[in-house]
Amino acid sequence: MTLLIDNIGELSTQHLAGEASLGSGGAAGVIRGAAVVLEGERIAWVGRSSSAPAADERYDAGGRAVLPGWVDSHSHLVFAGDRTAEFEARMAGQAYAAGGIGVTTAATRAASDGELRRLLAARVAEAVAGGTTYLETKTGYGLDVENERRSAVLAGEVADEVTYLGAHLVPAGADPEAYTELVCGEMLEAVRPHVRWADVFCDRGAFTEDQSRRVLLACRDAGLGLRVHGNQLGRGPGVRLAVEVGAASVDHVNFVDDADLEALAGTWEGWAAAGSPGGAGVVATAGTVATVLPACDLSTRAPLAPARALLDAGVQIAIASNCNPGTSYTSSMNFCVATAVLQMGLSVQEAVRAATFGGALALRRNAGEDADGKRAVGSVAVGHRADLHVLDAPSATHLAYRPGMPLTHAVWRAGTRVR
Ligand SMILES: N=CN[C@@H](CCC(=O)O)C(=O)O
Ligand SMILES: [Zn+2]
Repeated sequence: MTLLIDNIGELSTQHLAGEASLGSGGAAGVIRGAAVVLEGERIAWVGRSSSAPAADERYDAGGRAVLPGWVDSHSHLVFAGDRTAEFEARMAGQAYAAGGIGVTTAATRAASDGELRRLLAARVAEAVAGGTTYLETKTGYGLDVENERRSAVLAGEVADEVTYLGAHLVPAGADPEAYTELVCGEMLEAVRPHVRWADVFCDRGAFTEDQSRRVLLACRDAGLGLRVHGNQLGRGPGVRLAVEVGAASVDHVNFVDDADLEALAGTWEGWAAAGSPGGAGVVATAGTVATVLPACDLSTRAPLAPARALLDAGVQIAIASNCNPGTSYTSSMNFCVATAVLQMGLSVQEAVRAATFGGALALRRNAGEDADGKRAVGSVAVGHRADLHVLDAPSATHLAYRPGMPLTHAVWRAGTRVR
């Protein structure tokens, strides 16, 4: 079955190859008067409406803007309970501290599989309704062998990518060294079959540099890709360590100094962006993505991550929701993108790119073979996964121009209409 989506006012492909031949009409990767043909789960054709091929079915976009679906590369959706009281205390002036994770851990351990499944499904449905079509989520509220394994299994039932975050917090009463050993040993072994990534919260009140390094190296030895929660609560070793171990991304990055910026930028030297001379985002040479989390920064009243300075230094960035009950209880990528434009100094196209292609890059899914299970996401091009987000607006600019408005009009995920 093929579906032609035509009469697209502005198609933001985030794919630079072919841009010149199609006529960008301004911003990179943008086609005006565009059409896309979907064939099953893949994109089969992209171009101008006037030259679109016939298809079995047709959807008239009515002049609306179309983007790749959001790629939310950082969330924590496997949890029970809520932390309203902690949020209220924070709004009254109390600083965020890692210890709140323990409250959610207690509630999560007490929840049945059925209850966690129901909560997870509802959260994923909310994200999809907001235009998210590719989603990473983490363990990290189990913090013992069985609850971390259970979290990974449940996450894998609904998320596209699952990350092991046993090193989220040393549980109350546990010895930090003994717990680190557990995370590197028995817990890793139990979780390993169910995850692709490992992450560490390397920050004050969580894991030290040395403990974080041990966890990351053990997980790398086990064949997992690496991610780091770093430099959220203050200056520290997170960014440096992420670069040292070759992590695919370091997330939060609120407190970075010049040396951190330089280290991150160094990982991108020589990298060929998709469509630029030299190749199509060659995965092997991609560096460490800096993932900024605008909703988290607002909800914790933290200094905003320096997205503008990161981009200007040559670092590839992603924007993600960090949806979790402690620091960022929203999965709205529309909101994150609007905030990145209004508060972080990004252009709309930069923010859209970070929330689509950037997320895909952070998950190493920006390029792929034209085959089931290996399709690229986060950009609109032939052979990529058919993940599309139709806005109820003529341009992506409206995301920031009309913040908070319900602009998600229709969503296709892997070729299936999900909204
Ligand atoms: N910073 C570490 N982890 C989460 C917060 C977890 C929590 O407070 O429950 C984050 O990314 O913000
Ligand atoms: Zn997080």
